[in-house]
Amino acid sequence: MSGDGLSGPVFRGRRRGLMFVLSSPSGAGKTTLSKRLIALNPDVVLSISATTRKPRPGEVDGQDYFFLSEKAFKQKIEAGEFYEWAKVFDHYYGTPKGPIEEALDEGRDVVFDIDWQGARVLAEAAPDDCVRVFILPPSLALLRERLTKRKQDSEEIIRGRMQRAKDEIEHWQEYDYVVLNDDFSRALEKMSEILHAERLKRVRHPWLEGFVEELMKEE
Ligand SMILES: Nc1nc2c(ncn2[C@@H]2O[C@H](COP(=O)(O)OP(=O)(O)O)[C@@H](O)[C@H]2O)c(=O)[nH]1
Ligand SMILES: Nc1ncnc2c1ncn2[C@@H]1O[C@H](COP(=O)(O)OP(=O)(O)O)[C@@H](O)[C@H]1O
Repeated sequence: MSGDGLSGPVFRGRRRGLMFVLSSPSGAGKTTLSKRLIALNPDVVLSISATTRKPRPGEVDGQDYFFLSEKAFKQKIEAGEFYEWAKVFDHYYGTPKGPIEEALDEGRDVVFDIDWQGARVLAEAAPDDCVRVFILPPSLALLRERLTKRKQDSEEIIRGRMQRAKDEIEHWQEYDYVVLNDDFSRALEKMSEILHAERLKRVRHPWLEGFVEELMKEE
């Protein structure tokens, strides 16, 4: 994609793709928000993680996750195929490298729906490219209600997710932005605002250096 907002009639330069990293306790709404954000911005790519957890009803392999056996997952760790990986809720989750490097090289933005451990690794590996957003639920009672209403997990699994919610929330200060997902449309609007403002940051427009150099030679 080219330099949105910073492009003009004189020069239109390419910008770097950004890594839009979303974390939240399970059930706060990051999957729904990231899917809607991408529907509104078709040039944005979603990073599809690999996992050893079982697919939920309606989840599609290669679309929601790459569902792998533990053996296959460990082979990919050994082969260095993940940007980062972590154990969450007793299952392995990892971010495959290939498609992301391709997208970023093309200047496309990538959305990651990963936990605080993965967010930390990505931010350390690519501090200039990473934008971290933490999504908070309005209350833990509403978080539980959302997990129950989603009708995807057993009571036991919901209990485990609620137990881990505070561990995830404890990391909220490591994030650049915090979005409270109370009213869904408002939260989505805030996510779009963050994305669009971040796209305009000077560091994402390396072409500006040459442009300003030329500009200064005028007259
Ligand atoms: N580190 C890391 N975490 C991931 C990855 N994919 C998913 N997760 C996290 O694993 C947790 C569980 O995901 P999931 O089982 O789909 O449940 P969800 O919380 O309802 O989305 C969530 O906190 C996700 O953000 C990944 O590739 N890396
Ligand atoms: N602002 C909101 N108000 C009410 N329900 C919501 C809101 N945002 C998401 N949900 C619902 O809560 C449930 C959990 O959302 P989901 O995106 O699966 O969360 P996560 O990916 O963080 O686990 C889903 O059924 C979703 O439709």
